[in-house]
Amino acid sequence: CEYRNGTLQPVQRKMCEFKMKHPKPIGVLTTTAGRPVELREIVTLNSDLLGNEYLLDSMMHLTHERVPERIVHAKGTAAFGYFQVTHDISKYTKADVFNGIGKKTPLVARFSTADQNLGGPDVVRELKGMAIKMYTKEGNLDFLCLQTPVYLYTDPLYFQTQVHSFKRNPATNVFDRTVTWDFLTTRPSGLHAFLWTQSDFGIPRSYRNIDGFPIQTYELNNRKGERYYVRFNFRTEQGVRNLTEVGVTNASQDIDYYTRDLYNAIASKNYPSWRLEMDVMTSEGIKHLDFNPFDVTRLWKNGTYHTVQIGRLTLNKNPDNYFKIAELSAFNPANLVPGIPGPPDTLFKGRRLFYRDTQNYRLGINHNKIDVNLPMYAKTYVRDGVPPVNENMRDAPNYYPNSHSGPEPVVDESKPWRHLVVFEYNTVDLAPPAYFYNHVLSDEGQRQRLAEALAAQLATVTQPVQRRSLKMLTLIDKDLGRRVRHAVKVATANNAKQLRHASESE
Ligand code: HEM
Repeated sequence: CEYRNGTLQPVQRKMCEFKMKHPKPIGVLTTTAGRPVELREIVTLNSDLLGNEYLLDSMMHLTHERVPERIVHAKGTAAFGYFQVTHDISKYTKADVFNGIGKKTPLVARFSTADQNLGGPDVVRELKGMAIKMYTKEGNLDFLCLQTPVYLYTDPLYFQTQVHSFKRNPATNVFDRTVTWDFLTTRPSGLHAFLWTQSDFGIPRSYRNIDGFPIQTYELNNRKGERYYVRFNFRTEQGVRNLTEVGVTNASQDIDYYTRDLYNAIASKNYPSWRLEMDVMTSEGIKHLDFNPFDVTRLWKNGTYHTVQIGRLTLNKNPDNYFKIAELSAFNPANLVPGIPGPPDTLFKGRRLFYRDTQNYRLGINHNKIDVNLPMYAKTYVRDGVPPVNENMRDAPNYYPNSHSGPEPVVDESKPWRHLVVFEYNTVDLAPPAYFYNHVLSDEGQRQRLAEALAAQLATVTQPVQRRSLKMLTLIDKDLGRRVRHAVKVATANNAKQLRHASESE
């Protein structure tokens, strides 16, 4: 194999590596039922096709190779690693995974773009996902993070509309920004998160260079039954870095830019890592705020919380099979552990329902029995269904309660008996996006690039939607409105010039 000359990236060496590990063929070729394949079966010309078991077996498997792609976050890549506790947070949560300095927990992570289909390009200005599944002693703990610390709306019903309006137009199968902006301006709570994605933060240098935010406010319980409310943040130790204009042009030549980067980094032992911290409020503290701390469309105000370090996440192993790990993984924010009952708001209640539902459709009712999703320990009364069923609990009782030694529930006396009920509202506050524009974006270059990115979209939408969008951006901030209005004029003139060129050259 030739790669030793140093010209191939790790991601390009896989076939050589296999050959080096196995200089001779790894065994006899068989059908899926295990029968050896005879040499004459590998050619079908001038033969009895239907009598060729190898042809039927391999072709009929190919035509069934795909499971449905994810409705969102379809294009992604995965890696294994571990989480290690660095600080004692037993004051806040009794969760075993976060207690005991030095404790290591294995995990799988999946990074994704949000709106692209399977096989779509990595370098697109949009949300990026960073989903983490920790295999803890108390069950799987999944964190589904985005690179933005805010989300688009608080009502789970809007998810259906948002997904449709951000993805392809059903008539043309082309992304249609009239639809996106029509939704954004009629449900403007989404504008804050949208500004994040249309700014430099929307095109990171790599998946290694993003922070990961589960965004939602989680309840935590300690051993005394006390409640705390926290926002978790995975902070990249590679630094938050975004692509410059030249970087974008170069990177977008490679459809798998982020996927390749992550694979190459891990294969070269340049292991990426993230610090996990949490912003904390007490159950008393949240009563005295002048904003809703469960509202995912806004950041917590400075001075209302304190930040606590938890540990460090490191990714140190590439999967040896993409489909088995990245495609078959099922991350669900409802996968929580004792001591982390999770977010109490309506958005989370919706998420509890719909991840499970889509994964039942995508992977089947036994998706938690697929290797990558298998918890360290599970004993249940559920049985059967579309495979895998694994041991299917063998001869254990399949009904509960029973007097025949089936698994029993635990008693947790420290579980709080009080529940917080979050009353929510539909009003929209434009102060958070204004704060983003004026304070999170730290220089004029960033503000101008945001304006140009928004204008590139708005130059392609219908006039009424464009007018409403410019009005809304001006309401957020006059300077933002002015800049985008000007950039739309420039972009529209450029688009018209290009159209003229195209028709002249026909
Ligand atoms: C704070 C808000 C949210 C965050 C941080 C978030 C994050 C994510 C991430 C990272 C993924 C990709 C998971 C993977 O790699 O497999 C994902 C997928 C998905 N999300 Fe969300 N999401 C949010 C809100 C919602 C809401 C409100 C809904 C619906 C009510 C929803 C439904 C879905 C669905 C259906 C998938 C596809 C899951 C699959 O096919 O396995 N998400 N989300």
